[in-house]
Amino acid sequence: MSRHRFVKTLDLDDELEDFDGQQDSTDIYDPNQDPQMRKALAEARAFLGDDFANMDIQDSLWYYYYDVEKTGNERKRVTPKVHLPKHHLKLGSSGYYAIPCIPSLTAKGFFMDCPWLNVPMERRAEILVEPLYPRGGLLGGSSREPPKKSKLAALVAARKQKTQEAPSQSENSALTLLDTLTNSDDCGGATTNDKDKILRGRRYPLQRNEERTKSTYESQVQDNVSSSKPTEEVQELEPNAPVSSPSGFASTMLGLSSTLQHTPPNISSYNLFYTTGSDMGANSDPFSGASPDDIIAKAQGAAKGMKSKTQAKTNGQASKEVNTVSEDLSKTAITDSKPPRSKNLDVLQEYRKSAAKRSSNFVVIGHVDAGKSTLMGRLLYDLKVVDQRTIEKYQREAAKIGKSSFAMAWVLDQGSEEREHGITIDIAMNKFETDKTVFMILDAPGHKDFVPNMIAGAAQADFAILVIDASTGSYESGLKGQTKEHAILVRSMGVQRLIVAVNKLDMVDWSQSRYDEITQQMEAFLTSAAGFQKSNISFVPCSGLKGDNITKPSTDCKWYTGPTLLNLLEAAEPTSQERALNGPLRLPVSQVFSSSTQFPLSVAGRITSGSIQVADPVITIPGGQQGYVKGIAVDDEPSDWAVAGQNTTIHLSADIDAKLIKGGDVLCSASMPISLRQVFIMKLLAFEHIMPMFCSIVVGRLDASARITRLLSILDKSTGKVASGRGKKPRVVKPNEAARVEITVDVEGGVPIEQGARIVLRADGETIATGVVEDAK
Ligand SMILES: Nc1nc2c(ncn2[C@@H]2O[C@H](COP(=O)(O)OP(=O)(O)OP(=O)(O)O)[C@@H](O)[C@H]2O)c(=O)[nH]1
Repeated sequence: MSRHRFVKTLDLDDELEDFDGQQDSTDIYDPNQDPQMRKALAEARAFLGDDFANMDIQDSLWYYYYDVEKTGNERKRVTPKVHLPKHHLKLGSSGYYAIPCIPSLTAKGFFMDCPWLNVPMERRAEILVEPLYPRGGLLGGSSREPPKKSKLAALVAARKQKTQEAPSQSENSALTLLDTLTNSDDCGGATTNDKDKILRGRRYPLQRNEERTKSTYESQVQDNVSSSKPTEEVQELEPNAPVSSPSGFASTMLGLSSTLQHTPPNISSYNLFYTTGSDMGANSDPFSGASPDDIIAKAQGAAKGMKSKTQAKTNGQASKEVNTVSEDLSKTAITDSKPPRSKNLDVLQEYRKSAAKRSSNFVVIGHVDAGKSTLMGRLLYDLKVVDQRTIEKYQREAAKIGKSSFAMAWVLDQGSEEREHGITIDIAMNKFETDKTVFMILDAPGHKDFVPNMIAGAAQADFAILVIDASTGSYESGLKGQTKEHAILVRSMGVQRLIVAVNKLDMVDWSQSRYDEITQQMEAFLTSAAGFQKSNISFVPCSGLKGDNITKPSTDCKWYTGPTLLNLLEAAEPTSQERALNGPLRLPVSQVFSSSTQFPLSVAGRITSGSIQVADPVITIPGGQQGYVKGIAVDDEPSDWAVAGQNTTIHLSADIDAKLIKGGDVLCSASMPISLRQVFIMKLLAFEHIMPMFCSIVVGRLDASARITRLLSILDKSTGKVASGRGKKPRVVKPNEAARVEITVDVEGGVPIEQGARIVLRADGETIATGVVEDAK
């Protein structure tokens, strides 16, 4: 077995079991204890004779992964033959042969025949810099090696890069495609009614008329630096906005030319930490405009009903600036002729007495090829969201490329790579309604390379469907793969309800004993290791391909008389919705766009807390812009009000500047805006070793630099309490452990974050943990 193979078959859990973050004396490699090394040494010795020291040969064998031939050639070529008397080779304390000091092997001797500055290649050393953070894949990946990309992941990455290289073209085509999908008469053959229901092929995250920017804070800063020379385009923007001068140091660091100091700004630097935005502008002067603190102070002051003049007196200079900003903004803003009159509705009462359908998002998870997309395709087909003609078309097209069994999955898998390879890559969003509820399906990829996409889906879900392939051998390999990993992940993201679809039972002749075996094992795992409550888990035996127990009871599965998958979906009341209804308005913005001339600024997203009605005053955080609601649409239908849990579009008044609001902002009630937090405590599930370290936090569209500043405790995953043993004040959190940690955000002024927010921690391009905010100070 080669060393590579040896490394690959390590059981990471076992290896990590005793790791306490300190160097273990048994970690020191002893070549004489390694049978493979002993065997290779004997072979190399036979090849080389007695001219070489064991240590040299062992070094070379290690370097060449025990390749005796390469070792022999290298020794003969590089090492000067030194005849050592045998008694010079003594075993050192580590069992390694101690090599005597030979003059010709000193550095001076080694380079004696080399001309200065012209050292031959074979004598040059290679210096490898260790990565700053432990690398590796999610759950079970090696922490010592960078994650290996599958061919498919490499292909996707290459295509993505290609698309990014030609942004304007791809953006235009994506937008055209989007328009076609949402407006076109040809809705995949669906009837006119169905067209409204389906949101076909919609990808997460979706932006309409937002200009894409680079996805990380760093790249945005780079863009700003590189584009920081004033251009005519910049000068046209916001001529009246005030400018604060950058310090000499900052000017030097960011390369701001002196002329820029007089250049009007177009955007607050405050928004730089968002992953995507509507428009970063050609030139974002990071020193322009009021500071975030000022903006928040102004917003909170205004919320308490304080007049700006009083504020100026109490808050001094900072507030003066805020007032100037707001005056300037009001001068430049196109004011709406007349705000609509509020109907002063008791929105919660309206909601309860209305026939308004509940909104529910669910994520579909499970091991690769468990049948997730097929199951959802079947659900949409049975509910007549997709018609027979479309399925037949998919069947013909799938048959052409020899993948006819995937026709139903194509309803969800719209990408060409997905269809070509028969797997889901990105989250696919589709909508359907029943009598009581509007459901949003978030179909997650099962392949381990696309776990981050799956996490993005889980972050928005009220509950999850875990699909298990019951066929012989597949259930077992799924357990070793993503079945358990996905279940733990969604739980760590705060998902409490789980429907387990025991799928492909048609392949085991609807065996009841197989179903019982799977349900018993899964229930034990889900209630212990994953931390679900038994009452929140339901099981259903089904076949997505044949349509048994999806919307109608199976005729083949005679022993099951329980609810169908659809019945279970309707019964899955979003657990947190009732609580969220009474909170203050929070709408994390996922899209900013212009709906029409009547509504030139609209934002869309899912209300996570509170309620809203037309004419309500609102504020954007962190932008701190105040305005009012001109109109509301819930699930694309006009409405006078909206409540927590609903996917909503809010049409905003012209007081709010479209340039200063972007995906990741939070739209709040003007009287109770969300606070900005610098430090918070979160409960997380670790995928890598976690210790005090730099990382970034991702909350929806927000991506901010942060640090894990304290490890508070290791938690028992089943009880959520501090684990016994090394539970208190741990020095390291191992992969797959749950822990409570303190996070400090490295963004001046903090970020809009509250208790219950679902967070992903990333470092070095990897997801290192996910979790939920417990307490924000
Ligand atoms: N016999 C049988 N085959 C099924 C069933 N459900 C899915 N399949 C087949 O399983 C294969 C994989 O189905 P998909 O729906 O693509 O699986 P998936 O879980 O969405 O795959 P990823 O999203 O890539 O993880 C396809 O060939 C399907 O036809 C089922 O209930 N019975």
